[in-house]
This record gives sequence, structure tokens and C-alpha cells, in this order.
Amino acid sequence: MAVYTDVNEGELGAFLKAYPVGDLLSYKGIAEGTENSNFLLHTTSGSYILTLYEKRVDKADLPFFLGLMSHLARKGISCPLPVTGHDGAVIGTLAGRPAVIITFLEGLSLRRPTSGHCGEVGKALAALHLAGADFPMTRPNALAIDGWRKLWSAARFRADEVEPGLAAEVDADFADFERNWPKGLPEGIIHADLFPDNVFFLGEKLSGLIDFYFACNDLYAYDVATCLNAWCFEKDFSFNLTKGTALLAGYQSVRPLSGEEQAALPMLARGAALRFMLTRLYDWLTVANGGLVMKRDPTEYIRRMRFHRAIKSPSEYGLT
Ligand SMILES: Nc1ncnc2c1ncn2[C@@H]1O[C@H](COP(=O)(O)OP(=O)(O)OP(=O)(O)O)[C@@H](O)[C@H]1O
Ligand SMILES: N[C@@H](CCO)C(=O)O
Repeated sequence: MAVYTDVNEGELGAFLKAYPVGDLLSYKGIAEGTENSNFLLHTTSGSYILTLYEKRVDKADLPFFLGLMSHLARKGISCPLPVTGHDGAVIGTLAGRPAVIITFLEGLSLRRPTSGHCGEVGKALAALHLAGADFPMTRPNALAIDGWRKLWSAARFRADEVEPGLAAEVDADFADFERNWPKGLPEGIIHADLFPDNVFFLGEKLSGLIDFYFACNDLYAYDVATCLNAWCFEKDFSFNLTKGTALLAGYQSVRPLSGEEQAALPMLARGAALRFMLTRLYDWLTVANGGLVMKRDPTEYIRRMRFHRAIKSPSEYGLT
């Protein structure tokens, strides 16, 4: 569920008067999502999404996230555009929470993407990287190695409950990352969470990217590695080479990867798999059932970590 804070019609109607969105016709809470409370609004001028930011989003980061969405939307990336209020401010307060209205994107996220969809995602990711290159704000990646280490130190002592031997396995990964994590690769704004639930399609055509709340500055190829993890594995944890080939070809048709970026893919993909394993493991072990965060299975990403560890050449991802 993703309506943690309820909003009544009177306070919402009053809140909307500060924005050029017309009058409220109807609204409803959106069940999808896990981090924030989201509502679909219908007004006399169209449809919008209202987001109330909950505890896990650092309020100090909101100008970065919202400024980035505005920047990308202005540069032709299909992503939500935050609506500016009559007083020039984007962020308001509703029900005691920071609140923002963004434009509604048409489309559906896919449970079973095809290789055609993977190709579209690759292209959109590269276009996002190019469009973000002149965004003036920066945000360090809070979930880079230091952030992983914090999660690991909180979860390590119970890791073997989830999978026997996991503590030793991940300790060895950390030692490897300290020595071999790629340095000096092209970097800039990355989405950092471009999973299928954050990409909308209308048929075969990609219609929008959402959820920029992990966006940050980091290696472009790390974002590619995150997408390989999120889009190109099947339910049985096998890597789908056709999807990998399509995603990488789509990306490279817009922004070719350098030789160094290609060579680094196995290490980056291992790191990306560890990052999602760790956030999932942390939630799995610390968040009570029925709590605010929907728990996702960390073992799906243990399987991916093992797959990437066994890779001998980046061509195994489908680089052509
Ligand atoms: N601009 C938009 N247009 C249409 N629907 C949207 C838009 N933004 C969000 N949604 C809908 O709201 C849902 C939740 O949004 P979002 O993924 O941003 O939430 P979240 O709480 O940050 O979740 P999580 O981080 O777990 O993915 C989406 O799955 C989608 O259905
Ligand atoms: N995409 C993340 C969750 C929310 O960002 C995951 O699947 O673990």
C-alpha cells in the first residue's frame, strides 16, 4: 500500500488553489509504490499525481529530484513535470507533509517485458544520461559502496538466516570491490532505479519514466548495469541474452559505451546486484510485516550476484 497519509477533500481543495491546475473533480489513493503517498487527481484542467513525501525521502534532496524532473522534461525526456505554484514554489505542505503535484503520464508498467521493450529502455536510459549532462545540481549516490557498507553492517549478523553462507559470500565481495571497483569512467546524472515498475509503455512504445527519488551522480555504466539486472533476468534467474543484447544495443544506439565501460560491466553488474540485495535484505530483516515498506525478496538478487561473479567476458551480456 502506498497511502500512508490520508488527505480530506476540503484540505486538498484548499491546497490546489495555490497551483494552476483548475478545480478538483475527484481524487483517489494509488496502491502501487512503497516509499511515498501518491494520489491520482482529476481536475477541470486534466489529471495529475499528488505526492506526499514520507520519512524515507530526505527533504533536503527534494529540490534536486524535482529540479531534475523539470530539467529532463524540458529537454524532451518523457517524465513527470512538477507543477509550479502561483507563488513560484513547487513544494507545498499538505497534511503536515511536503507535497508536490506532478503531471500525469499515460501508459502501463510491464510485468513481462519483451526484448523489444528492453531495447526501448536502453535508448531511454541513454537519452536520460545525455539530457542530464547539463543539469547544474549534483547529489552524491547515497547507495554507493559506503552506503552499502552501512546496510551490510546492520544486516550482516542475520544474513545467514536468509541464506546460509551469505555473510562470508558478501564479505568477500566487499573485499573485491575495495580493490577492483572501476574508477575514472564517464559519470553524470543517473536514474539509479530504472526497474520495470518505473517505466510506462503504450503498446511497444515507451511512454514515460517515473520515480526519480534515487537519482544521483554516478557512473553511467552503473545505471546500465542496474537495468541489465532489473530487465534481463527471467523468473528462474537465468539471464536472457536476447534481452541483454537488445537493451545494450538500444543504449549504444544513443550513447556508445567506451571500451573501459564495456570491460567494467561485470563488476558494475555485481555491484548493482549487491546494492538491491542489500536494501532488500535490510528491509527483510528490520521492517515488521504489515509495516510501511513492501518487502521484496533479497534472494532474487543473491542469484544475480552469483551469475555476474561467474561472467568471464562482457560479451556474455550481449555486447555486439
Ligand atoms: N507521473 C505519473 N503519471 C502516472 N502515474 C504515476 C506517476 N507517478 C506515479 N504514478 C503512479 O504511482 C505509483 C507510485 O509511484 P512511485 O513509483 O513514484 O512511488 P514510490 O512510492 O516512490 O514507489 P517506489 O519507490 O517503491 O517505486 C506508480 O506505480 C504509478 O502507478
Ligand atoms: N527497485 C527496488 C525497490 C524500490 O526502489 C527493488 O526492486 O528492490
